[in-house]
Amino acid sequence: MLPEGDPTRRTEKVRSQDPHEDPSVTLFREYLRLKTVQPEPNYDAAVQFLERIGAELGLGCQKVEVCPGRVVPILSWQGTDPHLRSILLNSHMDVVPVFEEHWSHDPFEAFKDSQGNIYARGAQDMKCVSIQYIEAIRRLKAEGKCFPRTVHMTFVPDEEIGGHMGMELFVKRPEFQALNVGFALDEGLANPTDAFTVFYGEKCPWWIKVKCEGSPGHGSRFIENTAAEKLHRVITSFLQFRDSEKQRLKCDKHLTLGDVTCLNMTMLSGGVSFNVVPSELTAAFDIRIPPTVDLKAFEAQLTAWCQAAGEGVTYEFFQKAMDQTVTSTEESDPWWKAFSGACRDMHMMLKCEIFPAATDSRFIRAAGHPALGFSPMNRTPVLLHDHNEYLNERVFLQGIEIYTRLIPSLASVPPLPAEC
Ligand SMILES: CSCC[C@H](NC(C)=O)C(=O)O
Ligand SMILES: [Zn+2]
Ligand SMILES: [Zn+2]
Repeated sequence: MLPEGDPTRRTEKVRSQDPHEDPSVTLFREYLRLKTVQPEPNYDAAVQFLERIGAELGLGCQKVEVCPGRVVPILSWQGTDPHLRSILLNSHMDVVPVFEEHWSHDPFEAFKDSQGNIYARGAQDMKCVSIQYIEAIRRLKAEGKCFPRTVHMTFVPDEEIGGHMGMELFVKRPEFQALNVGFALDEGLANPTDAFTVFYGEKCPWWIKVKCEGSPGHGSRFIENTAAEKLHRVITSFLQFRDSEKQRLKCDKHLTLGDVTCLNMTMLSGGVSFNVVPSELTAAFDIRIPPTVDLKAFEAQLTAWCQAAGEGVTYEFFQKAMDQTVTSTEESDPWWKAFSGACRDMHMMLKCEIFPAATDSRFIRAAGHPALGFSPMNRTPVLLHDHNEYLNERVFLQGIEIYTRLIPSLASVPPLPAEC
């Protein structure tokens, strides 16, 4: 029996499942079976699991309750120069709900087929990354390695519902300040080609409801100035803009979804009866704006479209991200140099993009820390939030190898001028 704290020691429960399976894969499948599924995630199970691993690896372990029932476990590997800024490896514990009838296997069984594809909710988004961080650190520790900078792994709740009771609160806590973060990694997306996608920024999500007020009356008459006529104008302006952005993306092969403004009408409401012309109708829009767009000018455009639709057309924000910080991908940047240099040494092809949706990286960047979104899954279809989400075990294991090179490189970035 190996002693407690020895990084090669694994619990009996994990080891006994399949003697032919790589133990890292077995651990991944164990984590996938924990039902941290929204809207009622079993975070206790995940926190216990992560604490157990922290103890196995001899890592420092703390828990920060950011609000009732929302705990962030932090596993820390102290560097040889703990005064230097640290490396933050972040992942979220929760996963999105499933439509079980559309799955070929139970999404919480982590079934592995004959080709090594592991089917489970969270296989790509993003329990793979959590275990890859852990297993890379396990291997580095087992080899007796240590690095100047401290490495922290944080496992946050509620990313899938916007992070408002997770990372958004956590970055404001003194415990987060005490981590003294220099650089962070968080989630990215799979890439179906040989390349790996790296996200250096995100679009700003704007969620707005446009309310159109108009004259009511009997449904059999030509009422003047109706809410529906105004809503029609609003929808036409918004969707014409949508179409132009869609065309711009289609016509320029250098552009990705992260480079254009995406807009969708996602909800419609109003009306009480077939024969009553309503005095109010509402449309909700999900708008995602790239960091290169002037937000003030864009809002002025929205206002103009609403004004042009007629009297009594107003809008209200339900989400309005304003931080357009991007992380440097210049060779002169020490963090990017360390990240891209390690990737180059592994002959990895990188594609740098703007993330088309919103992740917890936006809170990390807004708090002033450089962050890259990176989930090391190439030759893999993008299946996050989809039915039959899976990850191949060889791709999963390759991701551990990648982190075993990335972590040393990042945790060995020489002291920056501000740190001397
Ligand atoms: C704006 S809070 C919601 C966050 C969610 N994130 C993802 C990755 O789907 C989204 O972009 O809709
Ligand atoms: Zn995610
Ligand atoms: Zn997600």
